[in-house]
Amino acid sequence: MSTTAVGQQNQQQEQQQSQQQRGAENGVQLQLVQPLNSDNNNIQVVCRFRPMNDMEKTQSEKPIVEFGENQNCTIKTRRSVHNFTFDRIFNSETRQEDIFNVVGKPVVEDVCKGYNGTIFAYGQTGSGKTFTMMGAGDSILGYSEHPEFKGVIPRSIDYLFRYLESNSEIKFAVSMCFVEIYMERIKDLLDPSKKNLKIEKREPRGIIVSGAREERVTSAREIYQLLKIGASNRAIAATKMNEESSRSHTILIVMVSQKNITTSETKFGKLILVDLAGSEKVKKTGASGSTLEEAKQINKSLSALGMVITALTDGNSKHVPYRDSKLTRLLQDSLGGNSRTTLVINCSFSSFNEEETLSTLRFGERAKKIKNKAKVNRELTAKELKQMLEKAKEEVNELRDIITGLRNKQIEESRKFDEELLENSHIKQEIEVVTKEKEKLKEIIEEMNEITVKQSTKTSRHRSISISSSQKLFNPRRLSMFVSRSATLFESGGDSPMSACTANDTSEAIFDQTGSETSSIGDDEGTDYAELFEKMEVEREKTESKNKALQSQVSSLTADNFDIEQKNKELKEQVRILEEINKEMEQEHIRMQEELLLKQKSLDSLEEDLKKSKKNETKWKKETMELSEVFNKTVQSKVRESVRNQNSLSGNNKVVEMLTLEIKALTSQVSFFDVATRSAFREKFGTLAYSISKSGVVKPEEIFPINNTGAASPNSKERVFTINSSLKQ
Ligand SMILES: Nc1ncnc2c1ncn2[C@@H]1O[C@H](COP(=O)(O)OP(=O)(O)OP(=O)(O)O)[C@@H](O)[C@H]1O
Repeated sequence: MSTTAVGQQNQQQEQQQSQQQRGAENGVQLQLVQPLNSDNNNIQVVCRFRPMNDMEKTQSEKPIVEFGENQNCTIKTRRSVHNFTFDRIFNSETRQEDIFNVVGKPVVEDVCKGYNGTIFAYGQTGSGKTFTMMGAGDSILGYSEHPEFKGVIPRSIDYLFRYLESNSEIKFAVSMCFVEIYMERIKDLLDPSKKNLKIEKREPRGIIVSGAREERVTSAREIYQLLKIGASNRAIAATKMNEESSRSHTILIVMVSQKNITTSETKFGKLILVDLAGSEKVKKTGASGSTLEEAKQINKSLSALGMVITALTDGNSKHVPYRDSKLTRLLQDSLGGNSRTTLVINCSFSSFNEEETLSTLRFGERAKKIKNKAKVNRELTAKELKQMLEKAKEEVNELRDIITGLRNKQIEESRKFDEELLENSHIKQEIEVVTKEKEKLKEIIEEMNEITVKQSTKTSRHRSISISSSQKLFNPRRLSMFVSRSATLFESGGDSPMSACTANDTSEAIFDQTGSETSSIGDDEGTDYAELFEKMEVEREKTESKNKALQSQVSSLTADNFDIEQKNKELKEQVRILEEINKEMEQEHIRMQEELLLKQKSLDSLEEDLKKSKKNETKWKKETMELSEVFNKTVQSKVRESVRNQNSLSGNNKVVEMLTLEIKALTSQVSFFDVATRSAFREKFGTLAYSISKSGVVKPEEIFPINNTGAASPNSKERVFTINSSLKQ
């Protein structure tokens, strides 16, 4: 912003007026000046075109913008045509006042209702951001004082105080911080020794500049004085494009705390007003040396702003890179957070800047899609806190019951589990016993099998032998031979028919063999092997089926065990989570109790104050009454005196004037009283004023300019009557 003298301002005013005229001549209509819809949670984007500057005019540059009817415009560059629509589009003739009415007013009103509000201006260097935000003013002041050229910031400040003061129901406190982001460092413009401040999130205020000087202010004028101090600490440089280019992002933060005296509701609103540094093409601006370095840093933070907007609007990004620059971190609440935000994009009208204008308009188009989540920053009342505490207590109790239930369930389950384990161990023992029995049986079976195999071999051999022997023996011819030989041998003194047979015939040997084998079988006579074998088979099958049943029992028990263990684990986890929740709730409970205690304390102290003021009130009332008694007597005696002197009251201007002066003096004495006492006082003396007014010399309003006197009330009328009659006496 140039160091303007009033002369320059007048020149600009003239320029603006002639442009307005030309605009009208060209048929360019002023855009609607309806305030923006503040209930909309989308970021509101308005676009403002500045008139062509001297350089653009001397280079015979042409306008590239055509305005449509529905807040849209067409940009016709040398190569292409582009259409854009915004919430509002302002042409170069739009007045500063209209911009404020559309942009500033609704945001300021929102802040007074307890919302956070942000207005920030974006655009290429020299496009009119400072003109829009601060106005065309004195760079020594930092803002414009000229009524015509005042920007959004001074107008918002004026309006804020007007708005707050108009509401007698609220008590408010306003404070402000004024910082700039220069070369990625936050500098306190109210205390330039603080050059690298940090950004923090601290509830209920949200994002704040930690350590920045915060000044309490009670009027717009005080803010202006601080802005003046801040302006003298700002970083500004001349570039080819702008005589006084802002080389930093300037941020004014105004905080408004308010309390409704009727409802005790406490609210907090934060107004952030940002004049961004301009994006620039270093070639065009002719930046070099430190200005070039500044330009790089400016472009870097603006591209971080662009990245944040992309992340917020492309629908794919999970992460929004707010922390990539100081600017985006500071504007975190304003972009996609708890804020009602309006972006003003400033553009040039001329073909000289067509690329930059297109890029600015595209930036605005993307920002339009950002959705914020604005809410009223309200502090809870003691009553609400109490209710919340009660609710939290109930929840804690419910959770406690659940935990106790779960614990009991867990105890029950683990008892069951132990029982089952015990049962399992019995079964295991049984299984062991059965397994041992099985082993034994196996051994027996094997032994028996061996014997059976042996026996069956023998049996089969014996059978074959006996079959062949019997075949031999029972052959009638051989049998008769055998019998006769035996008899002969026996008769000749032989040993036996058997030996005779052995000696003479192979059949004897066979017979012997058969006989001995038969006798060896005869040793085991009485044993029924088949039966034994069958029994064993039955026994084995029984054991096997018992075994199988046991095994299936074991496997089902093992599965059950697993389930129980699993269940037990889950239960333990549930109990752990619930215990954690319980802990958190208990902590919350403690925190709320502490908060409640604090509230209670402040309520107690308020009550104490109230008691004191009531005491004082009674005292004052008494004093007032006494005073009024004395006063009444004096006045009455004076009036009587004048009546006695047979002067008509209406004719005695001097007496009335004197009385009036006395009443005024008394009224001013009681001006520090509270409302009730004052009105009691007025009612009392209003009567008198009424009677004086009857004289036609002085009107009651002149005596009691704030009130209509008590004359209108029946009470007062009665008293007037009394006084009048007492005067007549
Ligand atoms: N709408 C407008 N009507 C008349 N003059 C304007 C308008 N907008 C800007 N100007 C003038 O244009 C010049 C540059 O404007 P300004 O300093 O506001 O730009 P800027 O965007 O803040 O630039 P930078 O980013 O370099 O700080 C100033 O002299 C200003 O008075």
